[in-house]
Amino acid sequence: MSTTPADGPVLEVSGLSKSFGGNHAVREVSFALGASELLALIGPNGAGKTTCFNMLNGQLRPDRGRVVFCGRDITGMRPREAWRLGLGRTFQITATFPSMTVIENVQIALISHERKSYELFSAARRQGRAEAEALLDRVGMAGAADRHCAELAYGDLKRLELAVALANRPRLLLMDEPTAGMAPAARVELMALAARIVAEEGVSILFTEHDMDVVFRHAHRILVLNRGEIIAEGSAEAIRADARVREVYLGGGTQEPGAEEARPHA
Ligand SMILES: Nc1ncnc2c1ncn2[C@@H]1O[C@H](COP(=O)(O)OP(=O)(O)OP(=O)(O)O)[C@@H](O)[C@H]1O
Repeated sequence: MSTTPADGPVLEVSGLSKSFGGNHAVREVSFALGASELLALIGPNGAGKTTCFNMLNGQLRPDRGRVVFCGRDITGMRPREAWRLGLGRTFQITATFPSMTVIENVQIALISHERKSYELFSAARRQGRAEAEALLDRVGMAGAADRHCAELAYGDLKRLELAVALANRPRLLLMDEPTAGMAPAARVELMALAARIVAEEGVSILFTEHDMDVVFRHAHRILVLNRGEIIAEGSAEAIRADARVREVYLGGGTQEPGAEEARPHA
């Protein structure tokens, strides 16, 4: 795990802005994320969540603004370099090697973290086994170590993906709609696991999510984006009660976000 200056925020974002032609996808977004914090970034379709994530991990260069990670300015740094510093990301579509076993996927990630060559994989296979097993145990997948990824249920693939991301000893993990495509019970389970990892391993997580039950149940704090701007920030209670948030989600209705009708996505 990379080091953070004592007591400093893990992530500090200031004035982040991005336009596509005349479309202001993200405008003057500023926020900070502390150590061991589980922060949700929510907002309706097209609010700018993905654009924001893409600027945080270097996939997109901001027009303006700064991204400081563990005290270091990483604005415009390439994703691979940010990843090396401990800023990991998981995507909506799982990215594992289907022809390999569960444990081989984690071993590959460990080898990559240690900057060993893939050609050394067969030699490293034995060496990294114990560490990979420990990571699989962490995500409740120890019993599936030697199964092929192609055989796994979707929820198990998401757990494996988390183990792969943790192999890089991230300080911060960006999770892009981690529970998309999962059944409601599996969603809650996956985010409960993420919350445990945050609490027990000091990893911070910033996630986007359309399922308000998941957000309200697990996020320590919530940021609400609308049309590229942060319109509210606070606890689940504060966000539920926020008039602007209700207006955005419900067009001025009185129902709070989190009710079935409030979900911007089906
Ligand atoms: N590469 C791009 N080129 C042009 N416009 C883009 C591009 N990426 C995003 N946009 C636009 O920027 C705005 C923000 O999009 P973004 O994907 O960041 O929103 P989002 O909150 O992630 O939405 P969703 O919840 O649907 O994934 C939208 O109006 C979108 O059409």
